[in-house]
Amino acid sequence: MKVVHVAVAVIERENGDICIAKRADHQHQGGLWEFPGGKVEAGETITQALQREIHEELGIDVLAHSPLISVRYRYTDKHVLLDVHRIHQFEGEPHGKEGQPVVWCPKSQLKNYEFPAANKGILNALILPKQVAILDPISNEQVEYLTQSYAPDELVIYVRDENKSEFLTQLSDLKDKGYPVLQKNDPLMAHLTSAQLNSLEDRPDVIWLSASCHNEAEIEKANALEVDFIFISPVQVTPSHPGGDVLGWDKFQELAELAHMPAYALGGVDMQDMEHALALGAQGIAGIRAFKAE
Ligand SMILES: Nc1nc2c([nH]c(=O)n2[C@@H]2O[C@H](COP(=O)(O)OP(=O)(O)OP(=O)(O)O)[C@@H](O)[C@H]2O)c(=O)[nH]1
Ligand SMILES: [Mg+2]
Repeated sequence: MKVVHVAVAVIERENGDICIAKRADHQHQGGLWEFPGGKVEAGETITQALQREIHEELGIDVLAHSPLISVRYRYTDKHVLLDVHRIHQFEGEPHGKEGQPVVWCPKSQLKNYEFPAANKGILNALILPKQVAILDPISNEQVEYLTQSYAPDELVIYVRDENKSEFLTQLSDLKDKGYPVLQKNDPLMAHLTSAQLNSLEDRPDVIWLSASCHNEAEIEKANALEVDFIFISPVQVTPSHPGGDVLGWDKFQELAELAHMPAYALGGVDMQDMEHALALGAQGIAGIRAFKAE
């Protein structure tokens, strides 16, 4: 089936509210809410498509945008590539130029609206931070460094260290302060190793589920289980595995696009790679060394 390339705009106003519109009943996925946008025409750049569609649908001018997430999604009747961009700057007041209802919605309320299935990853991309610090091993020094360097909404803390029992007080402290703490087999926010991911038939019953992926097959599996976010690794050579096979950034981008959910770049990446990773559609970067005090 031909893939329909779609330019999608997440328009954010100063107070953080997001602009959503209701799709007309006769349209594909009709009656559901959407982020405004439409098909990229032949010969158009993504910027041109965003500007044209948003002007046609909402009557506003897009002035600045940056990539949020790309999602390839196969509906039974249509294959789409949603190229989703955050609009930081625009001129005019959005209104439904095609008669469609348009509302400003606080981020925390988006979950109360019904969107097409492909949008789940977009909603998670809007909530998740750019940084995932992997604690392996966990130490008091690193926990202190992280809490001093990042606010609770800027960081997911993934405790990969299996010998964490002496740190349980520090971990519950972190949670009390509002930091999301990801652990293997946690009832709220659980992580799956790729081996666990491969062996599962159904999604475990947790609020947030993440997984480690290294190839297409694992990403398809994460899509099938509706995992909320993934780590794609190894992107680059790491000092601990200098001779190993790595994906490289091109392959990372291809895999991230195949993933329905936000993807963090992991393995041989540090904070200096952030801009590059974001430009390729990454949610951000995950790492051990990148989140340690020098
Ligand atoms: N604009 C938009 N399209 C989405 C979203 N989610 C999603 O799956 N899609 C799918 O992307 C495809 C293209 O979007 P569209 O119907 O807005 O395209 P368009 O503005 O050119 O519309 P038209 O063909 O009705 O003139 C549709 O199949 C739609 O179901 C979303 O959040 N926003
Ligand atoms: Mg449209």
